[in-house]
Amino acid sequence: MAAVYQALHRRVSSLICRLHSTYVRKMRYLNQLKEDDSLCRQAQTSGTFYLFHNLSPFLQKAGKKYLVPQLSAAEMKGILEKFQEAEQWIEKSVLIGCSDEHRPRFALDLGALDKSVIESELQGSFTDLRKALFVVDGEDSPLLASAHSLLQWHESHQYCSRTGQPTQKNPAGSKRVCHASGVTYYPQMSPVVIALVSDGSRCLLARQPSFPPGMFTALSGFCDMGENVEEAVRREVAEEVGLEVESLRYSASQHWPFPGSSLMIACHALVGAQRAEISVDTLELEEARWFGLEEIVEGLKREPRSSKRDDGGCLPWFPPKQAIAHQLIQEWVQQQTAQTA
Ligand SMILES: NC(=O)C1=CN([C@@H]2O[C@H](COP(=O)(O)OP(=O)(O)OC[C@H]3O[C@@H](n4cnc5c(N)ncnc54)[C@H](OP(=O)(O)O)[C@@H]3O)[C@@H](O)[C@H]2O)C=CC1
Ligand SMILES: [Mg+2]
Repeated sequence: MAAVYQALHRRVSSLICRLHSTYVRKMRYLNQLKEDDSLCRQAQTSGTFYLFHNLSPFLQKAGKKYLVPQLSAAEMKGILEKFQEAEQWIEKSVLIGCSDEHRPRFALDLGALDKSVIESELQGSFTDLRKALFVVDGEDSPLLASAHSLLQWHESHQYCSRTGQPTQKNPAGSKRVCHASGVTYYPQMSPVVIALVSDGSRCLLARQPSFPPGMFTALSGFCDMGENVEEAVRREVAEEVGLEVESLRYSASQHWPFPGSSLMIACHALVGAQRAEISVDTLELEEARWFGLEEIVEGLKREPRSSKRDDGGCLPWFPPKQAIAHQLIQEWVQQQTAQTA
């Protein structure tokens, strides 16, 4: 009776599964890979691999474009055989997604191997993530960012903070376990709020001393323990520019790989036009000021290269489209344009 029931259950599950969308089937498959170690090990033999070297992704130049190559398991083996211990290296990979056809994608950091050998073999170069994110195709940059963050998390969680003993990653890299204490560690992100403050007709942008010359962006800050998004925005705006937020509206969110792994939560914040006098926290910011619509529209057209003035200074320019700050600024422009039309 039990066997009949199980067979029926399997048949119903497979029928339901066939009815699911490509997306649902893909997410269920990825979840299975995280939970089932032997399935994941098997997937490593048919998957594709993105390479990193000390957290810098491997890119190939094709004309003016930069491609992020995916190596097959066989190609990986070919490269790793040059260094021996091929099997051991594949085990260090982390699962970062899969194609619609369920071909798993892994990322692997070969930081301990000679970089120049891999670069000449594969005809490309390991490129700093900050540069890579802005030169690759739109759909590749979030993938590189999440792979980088996951690899970085594994690198910095090699030991259990309770026992000091080494931790072991599961094949998918979705967690690490200390077998001495039984503690399981999961990859973490830090929530960060980013707010484009407006007084109704102007928006406020700021720069930190470490920014490239001329770059201004929206105010941002890490959430404190126990804070919600509204509280974090109100506090950061008060701390950094001395203004009180009257209302805020959520816009979107984005994973951001700097400095570790952050979840950027982007909002539009409104302050009263009568109480819009800025007092800048100079420990955190080099400058913060109001921008009118025209100046923002001009700044959006400018690139870092075209921002240099004859006197050596820089005209303002804003983060590129891959950064959520850019989206906030674009939305503000649209809203202002619609209001003034
Ligand atoms: N994608 C985008 O469009 C944008 C992204 N960002 C990102 O937002 C992040 C936060 O912005 P920022 O204004 O600098 O933040 P904050 O205003 O919170 O100031 C940064 C300081 O906060 C301290 N801090 C508190 N918690 C953390 C934590 N979990 N990790 C690291 N530092 C922490 C550090 O101080 P100390 O070093 O003294 O300990 C750090 O220097 C930045 O990493 C930046 O890359 C910012 C703007 C645009
Ligand atoms: Mg800040």
